[in-house]
Amino acid sequence: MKNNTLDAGTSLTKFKVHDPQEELKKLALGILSLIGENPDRQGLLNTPKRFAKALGHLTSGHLTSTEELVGDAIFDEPSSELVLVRNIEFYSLCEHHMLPFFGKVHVAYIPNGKVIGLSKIPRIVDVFARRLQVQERLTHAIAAEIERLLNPKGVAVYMEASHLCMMMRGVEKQNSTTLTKATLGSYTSDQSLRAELISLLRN
Ligand SMILES: Nc1nc2c(ncn2[C@@H]2O[C@H](COP(=O)(O)OP(=O)(O)OP(=O)(O)O)[C@@H](O)[C@H]2O)c(=O)[nH]1
Ligand SMILES: [Zn+2]
Repeated sequence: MKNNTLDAGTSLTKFKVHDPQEELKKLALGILSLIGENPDRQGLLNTPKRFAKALGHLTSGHLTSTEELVGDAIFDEPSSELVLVRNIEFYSLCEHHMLPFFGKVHVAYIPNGKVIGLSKIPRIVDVFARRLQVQERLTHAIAAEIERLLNPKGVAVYMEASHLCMMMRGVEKQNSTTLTKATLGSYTSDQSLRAELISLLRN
C-alpha cells in the first residue's frame, strides 16, 4: 500500500522542523519585510499566522492518507457500467511558482466488482490537489488512485484548468485553459469507451 504521508514526513525530518506552523509564520514575517511592507501595521499583524494556516490547508494533501478518508466506503457491486462524476471543482498550487491553478475535473471508471462512495471521488481529488503539483501529474495521480483502490476495468480523468502563473504574471494570457487527460485499462485500449465519455462530457 502506498503511504501518502511519506513525502512530507521525510522533508520535515530532513529540515528538522518540529512545528511547521511556527516556522511558516516566521518565514511569512520575513517575506512581508522583504517586499517592503511594514509587518507591524495593524492590517498585517495577524497575516503571518493566517498565511501559515492557509498554506498548511492548501498543502494538507501531503499529510492526508486516502485510506483514512475512503474508510469503508468501497462496496461490492456486480455492475460493470460507466460511473462518471463530472464537474468537480478543484484548486491546486503549481509547483513552479506556488501560484494557484484551478478548474474542473471529470472522473470516470468502469467497475470490476466494486464501486466507491461517490463523495469519496471529490475527496480523492482534493487530497492530490492540495499538494504542489503540475496539472499532468495531478490528473494522473487521481486516475492511479482510483485504479489502486478499486481495480476497475478502466479509469479516465479529464481536467481543464486556468493557471494564475500564466494569467497574473509571465505570459499574461487570460483566456487560455489547459486540458489534460489520464486513461488507464480499457479507457486506454477501447476507443469506443472514450468516445462515449467524450460525448457525455459534451452534453
Ligand atoms: N507542464 C506544466 N507546466 C506548468 C504547469 N504549471 C506551470 N507550468 C510552467 O512551468 C514553466 C516554468 O518555466 P520557467 O521558464 O522555469 O519559469 P518562468 O521564467 O517563470 O516562466 P514563464 O511562466 O514563461 O515566465 C512555465 O512554462 C509554466 O507555464 C503545469 O501544471 N504543467
Ligand atoms: Zn506556475
